[in-house]
Formats: sequence, C-alpha cells, structure tokens
Amino acid sequence: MGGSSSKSLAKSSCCRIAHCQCGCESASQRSNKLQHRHQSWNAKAAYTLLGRVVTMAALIAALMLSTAAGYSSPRAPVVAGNWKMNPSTSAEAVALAEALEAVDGREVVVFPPTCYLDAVATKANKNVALGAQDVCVLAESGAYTGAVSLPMLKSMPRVDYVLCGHSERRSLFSDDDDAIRAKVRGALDAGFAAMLCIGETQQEYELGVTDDVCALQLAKALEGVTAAEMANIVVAYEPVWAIGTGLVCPADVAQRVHSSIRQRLRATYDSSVADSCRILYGGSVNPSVIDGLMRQSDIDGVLVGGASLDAATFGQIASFHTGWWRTRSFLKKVFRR
Ligand SMILES: O=C(CO)COP(=O)(O)O
Repeated sequence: MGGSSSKSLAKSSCCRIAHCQCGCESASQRSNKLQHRHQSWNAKAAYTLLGRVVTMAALIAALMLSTAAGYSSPRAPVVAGNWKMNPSTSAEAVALAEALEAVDGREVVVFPPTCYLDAVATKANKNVALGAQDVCVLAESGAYTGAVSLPMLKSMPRVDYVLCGHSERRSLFSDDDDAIRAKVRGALDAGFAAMLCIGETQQEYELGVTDDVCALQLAKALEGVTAAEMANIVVAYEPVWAIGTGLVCPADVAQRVHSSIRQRLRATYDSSVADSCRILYGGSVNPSVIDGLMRQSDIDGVLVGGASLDAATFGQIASFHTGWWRTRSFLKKVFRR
C-alpha cells in the first residue's frame, strides 16, 4: 500500500520536471500536445472559414453571371406576334389561338388579321393580349369600303393594342407620317395602346442615317402626344431590311439604336417617359437570337412576324431567359415601399 502511494507520489512530482527521463508525460510534452491541438483547431477553423468564403464568392459570381446572362432592362418585357395576312383560314387562326401559351412574367400580345379577332378572342389564353394590325381613322362609320374603324375595334372583346406605322403599311398602303400620326392619336383617344413601328430601309442603314430616320419617324408620329399619354405607347424598332429576310440586326447594333431612340424620348419628354417607355425590336426574330437580343439593356421585347405563326416557336421566343429579372423587380418593389 505504502509502496504504491510513494510510486504515484514520485510520478506526480517527477512529471513536473521539464526533461524527466522516467517515461512519464512531462510538462513540456503536455504543453506541446496542447499547442498541437490548438494549432489543428486553428487550421480546422481556417479551413471552415475559407470554405464559407469560397462558397459565398461562388454564389455571388453565379448570381452576377446569371443576371448578366438574362433580361437586363428594368421595364416589363413584351413579346408580340404580328400574324400579318396569315393564316389562310379561320380554322387555322383558331387552332393557332388555342395553342398560344401565356408565359409568366412577360406580356404576350398577338395581332391577328381583324377578321379573326373575334374568334381569337374567344379561343386564346386569357393572359394573351390582342391587338389590331391597322385601323381606319377617317370616320367612325360610313362609305369606306374595306375599312375597320376605332369604334368597331372597340366593340370587339379583348383588343388592347393597335399597330401603327408598320413598314408594310408605309410602303404597300401609302401610310405616310400624317396618316400614322392620326392613327396613333385615334388609338389613344379611343383608349387603346398604340404600338408604333419605326425603322430605316437598307439604303438608309448603309448610309448610316438610321438614328436620324428613326428620330424623324418618332417625332412625326408622336406629335401632340403628351407625356402622360406616353404610358400607352410602345415603340417597335423594325429595320426594314431585317423584316422577313432572315437577317437579324446584330444585338449590339439594335441596342445602340434603341438607346438612341430612348435619348430622343428623353429630349422630347423627360427621363421618366424615356425610362419607362418600352422599345421592342422586330425583324426576323427567332428562338436562336432571342436571348442575345433580350440581354440588351434597352431592348424591352420583340415584335415577331413569321415565327409567330407557329405556336411552339413563338412560345420558345416568349420563354426567353430572364435571369434574375423577376427577383430584382420584386426586390425593387419591396424596397421602394
Ligand atoms: O414585321 C415584322 C413584325 O411586325 C417582322 O417580321 P419577321 O419576323 O417575319 O421578319
């Protein structure tokens, strides 16, 4: 008994000796062990922190990349389809209307021939807006063979828009600046939104006068339109050389023209009109070019011709990549409150 207690005493006292040779754990060994444990804890904490920083950085980078890759305009996007003089039968128009899909987070509008408007209004998804391709503003009714007046359009269900100034109306039906201005005025007075098309010919494009041509067409068509009325104007930049040719205006060129149109609106009205007016691009739009166009900060949508006659293709165009646009708009709304 006494022997074992003296042994343990010897051990406990000897362990306090820094360089003890007895095989027991010396104070310095214990301190080394503690230091080692401390170091490995520090390394673990550093790794965890590093891991968190890397994950955060990756998330931020993904967020930024995703934002950059998606729709970047601050305005609500519009995807419009101008059916022109198509399809050939009412049955086909109804089938096309039935196949149209509304896509969440963007305004989808179609412009069928006027004679199909009623049938399309009955069959199309309720979230797809409708517009008329043209209107006669010479009178409300009377001896104007072949014409359709504003009150007639007004009596149709679900018609919100009137297309004004399309280049085919300008070139094939002799709609001049005065006629276009009168249609814009009539549409606004009747409570429609006007989708105003402007754009240069191939020759004007080659001469480098695109901005001047667009500015002139814009000024003439909007003469007398007030800043408040501009809320019901959508501008569509449609370079004539890109319509129905398969030649799409390069996205950066279209962006430059859109930005110049917006500058004109800023100079004519004010920043609030310029910043809220939606400017669409039209001319051979197809699913392979839509994302590139919609990434441009001044392109707020597209006006599609040929590709809008196939509901699946039009649906693909309407489903363009929005990136974080909706999240950003939601956050903006929340923080503005
Ligand atoms: O004119 C257009 C839309 O109004 C564009 O037509 P495309 O898309 O067929 O070129």
